Amino acid sequence: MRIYLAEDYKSMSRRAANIISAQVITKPDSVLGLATGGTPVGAYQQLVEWYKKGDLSFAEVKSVNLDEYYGLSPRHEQSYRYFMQSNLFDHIDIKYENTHVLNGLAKSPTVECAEYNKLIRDLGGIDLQLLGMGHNGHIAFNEPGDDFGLETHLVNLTESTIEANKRFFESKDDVPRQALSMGIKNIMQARRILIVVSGAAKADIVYKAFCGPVTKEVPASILQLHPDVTLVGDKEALSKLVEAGVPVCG
Ligand SMILES: O=P(O)(O)OC[C@H]1O[C@](O)(CO)[C@@H](O)[C@@H]1O
Repeated sequence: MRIYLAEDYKSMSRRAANIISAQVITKPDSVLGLATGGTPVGAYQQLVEWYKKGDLSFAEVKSVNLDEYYGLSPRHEQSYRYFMQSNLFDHIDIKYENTHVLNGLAKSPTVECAEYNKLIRDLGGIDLQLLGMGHNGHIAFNEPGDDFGLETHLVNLTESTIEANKRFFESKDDVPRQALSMGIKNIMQARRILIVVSGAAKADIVYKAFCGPVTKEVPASILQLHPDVTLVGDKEALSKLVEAGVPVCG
C-alpha cells in the first residue's frame, strides 16, 4: 500500500486527481469506479479544471458508481446520480451512456443489483476504484458487520451513517434508510484502489482500518489485503498513522 500525506484538503485533492488522470491518460478507455460524499469533491473539481485546460479527455472513459440511496429519484438533489452530474459529469466530455449509477427507484432491488454486477463484469471489471471512508469505517455503504463476500446489494443504513449524512438533507427524517451498494467483493475485485480521507474526525478510523486487525466491524480494513491500494489523506486524517510511525510519502 502507498500512503501519500498531503498538507491540506486542496493538495490531497490534487494528488488524488493526479492518480485518476494518470489512469485515464495511460488507458483512455478505463473503467473508473467513482464515489460520492464530501471528500472526493475537490478531486473532481481538479479534474474538471484540467479537462477545461485541454489536458485531459474522458471521451472513452466508462464509469460505475459505488452506491445510491434506495427510494430517491435520480433527479432528487441528494441522489448520487445528481451529485455525479453536478460535481463531474456535466463539466467533462464523458458520454452520459457510459456513466452508470444504480437506480434508486428500481422496483426490484434484487434485479437491479444482479444487473449491476453483470454490468461491471461486462465492462471488464473496474480499473481504478475511488473510495471515501465513513466515520464508522464503511466503504460505499458496506456497514460494520456486513459480509465481505457480498456483491451489489440492498443495505439498511446504520444510525451513524444516517447521522453523518443528515447534513445534506433538510432534516434527519429525510435521509433514506436504505441504499443500493456495491459490495466489498466488487470493490476488492477492482485492479487498483484509491482511497481519500480528510479531517481530524477520520483520524481514529483511518488508524483502525490500516493498522488494526482485518475485521468486518471496520469494513475498510479489508483493503489491507488488496494488492494495489493508494491512500491519500491530509495531515489531520493521517495523524494517528504518522504517530504510529507508518511510512508515508510527502
Ligand atoms: O467523504 P465523506 O462525506 O466523509 O463520506 C464518507 C463516505 O460516506 C458516504 O458518503 C456514504 O455515507 C460514502 O459515499 C463516503 O465514502
